[in-house]
Amino acid sequence: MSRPELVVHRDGDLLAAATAARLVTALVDAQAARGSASLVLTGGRTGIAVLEHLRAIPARDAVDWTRVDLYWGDERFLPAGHPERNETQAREALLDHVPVPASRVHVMEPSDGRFGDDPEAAAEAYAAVLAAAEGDGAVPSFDVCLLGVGEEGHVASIFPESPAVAERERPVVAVRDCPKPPPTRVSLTLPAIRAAREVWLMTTGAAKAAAVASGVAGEDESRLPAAGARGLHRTLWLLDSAAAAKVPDAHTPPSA
Ligand SMILES: O=C(O)[C@H](O)[C@@H](O)[C@H](O)[C@H](O)COP(=O)(O)O
Repeated sequence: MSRPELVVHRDGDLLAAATAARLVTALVDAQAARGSASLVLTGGRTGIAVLEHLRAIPARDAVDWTRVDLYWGDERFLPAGHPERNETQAREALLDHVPVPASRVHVMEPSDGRFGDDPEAAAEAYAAVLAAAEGDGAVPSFDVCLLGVGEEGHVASIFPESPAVAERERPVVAVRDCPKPPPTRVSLTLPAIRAAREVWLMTTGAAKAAAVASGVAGEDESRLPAAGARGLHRTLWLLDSAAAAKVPDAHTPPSA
């Protein structure tokens, strides 16, 4: 597994713009190397801001969107089309604006979907989607897994000291009683995230600085799940200066 690397941008807007540009390159490179690319999306303000920037830049057309598979790191277990679903927000920010085929958009089931109000069944179904995509393994080697980071160090819907953070076998679990609303969610687990070639943790603001410093320093993942989110080849912490403020020796750009 890779060691954390830090990239610090002056502010949140630049971070989102630079990460969108980085994503274009990563997807184009993956398509050149393997024919198609796979990307795990995240919910949260930073993750959605990156998709909005991606929609706005001409370089987005360098990606062959017909050969991108999209997955989610977690989903808020709500009815289809609910404005708080990560899927709904990602569609509005980017997916409705690029020619990605519906068959390559691998959503987690909503709470009024095939399994009704049963997040465990939705989690199992998503594990089956991942297994089918991989062929012989349980989880695809995603090219990039995007993750936001919570103030207490959660990633996806893996919260500190929760059953999800302790999960070692299943790639996808239902999460109940989440401290961040809505309380019921479906989430990839750390072993599934660690199947990604590259994991990009993206966050901004002083409220995240303590979690970032502990995550980069390699805190115990049960106390700080972000510390356990590592890519096979690369683990990137993409930050603004405020979020990086407590990391010793971070190379922070001068303010404007
Ligand atoms: O669905 C969600 O809420 C998430 O996927 C969650 O893990 C999010 O990424 C973080 O809480 C950071 O969110 P912000 O970027 O809004 O701080």
